[in-house]
Amino acid sequence: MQNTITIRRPDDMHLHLRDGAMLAAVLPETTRHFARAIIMPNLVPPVVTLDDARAYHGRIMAALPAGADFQPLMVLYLTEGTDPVDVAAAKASGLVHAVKLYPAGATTNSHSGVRDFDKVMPVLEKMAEIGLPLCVHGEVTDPSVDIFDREAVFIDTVLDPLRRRVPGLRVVMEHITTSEGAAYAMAGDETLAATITTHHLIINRNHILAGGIKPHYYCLPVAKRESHRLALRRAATSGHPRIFLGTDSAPHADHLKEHACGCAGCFTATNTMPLLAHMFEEDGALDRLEGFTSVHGAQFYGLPLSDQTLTLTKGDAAQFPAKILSDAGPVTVFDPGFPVHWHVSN
Ligand SMILES: NC(=O)N[C@@H](CC(=O)O)C(=O)O
Ligand SMILES: [Zn+2]
Ligand SMILES: [Zn+2]
Repeated sequence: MQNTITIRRPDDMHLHLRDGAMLAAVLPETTRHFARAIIMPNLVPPVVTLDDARAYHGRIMAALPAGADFQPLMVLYLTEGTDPVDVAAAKASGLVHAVKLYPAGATTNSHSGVRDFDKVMPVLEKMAEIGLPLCVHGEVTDPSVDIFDREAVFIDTVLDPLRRRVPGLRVVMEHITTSEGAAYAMAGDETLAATITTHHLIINRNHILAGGIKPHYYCLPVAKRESHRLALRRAATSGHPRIFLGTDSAPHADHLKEHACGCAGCFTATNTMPLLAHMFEEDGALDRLEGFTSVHGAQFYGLPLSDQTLTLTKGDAAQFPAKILSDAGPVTVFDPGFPVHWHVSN
């Protein structure tokens, strides 16, 4: 039995750091283990322009814990007013690594997102030309479509037509949650990739709804039935070169989660790496953990692989903090519901 594993320092290719007091509280949870992260731009107001991204990058760097070696990979939030010239300048700056598509109304702080794709065609064409990836929150917002079907319907009615309309556009399907999402991503060519979160590899919809409603398991896209979780596990552990980790660690203060209209998001930055080691071991795929967390994402984004390492060791059951405290309120750390014996040892 293998009790220790050393991998290249991982990258989190989908992370919400927020701003202000929340940023200060959650940033160390990521920098402790991760070399880099793709930083989601859904602040209020959103990170739309290169200037916005520069300013947010500055606030993240100013909030870094002493001695942390961490590179935030900035992302622009696509609006119907986004200027292709600014997007090209953003890519040339070296600071911005992607543009994020939120269908308007699909998720937290997505009201400035896209309603009419015709309006963003010039930006998408420019991105295809310069090789800047589009990160996609892939759910339709049509209220008549069942929430559990919104990802699969998005792939058929929005994503696939969009990729045909803009050939060469590099796309990351963010936080896939279905067997349809996994199958579409894995069958794609070198312009298509997908991220998978830690929590979607662990929970299905029963965890949210059976035996009492569990607001800390509610996120978007919402977890689906067990067969989908198993398809995600197979995709994550498959070694496919364009399937990689994006935790979608999304902190909300507890009073906003434990609420009559609770916010969507699971906070997994603290324990993601031990949880992934647990799952990859369970699936007999520990040798593929490094690809998923530290290689495939960097390669898709054209980044050098980290030359630092992270070592995980198996021992006594790990004690994760139940909550991270912030001046914006406590944030509950994702509870996998089973004991985890892997620890990050350096
Ligand atoms: N995933 C979530 O449930 N929430 C994210 C937004 C997102 O990634 O869709 C957030 O910003 O809170
Ligand atoms: Zn999303
Ligand atoms: Zn997200």
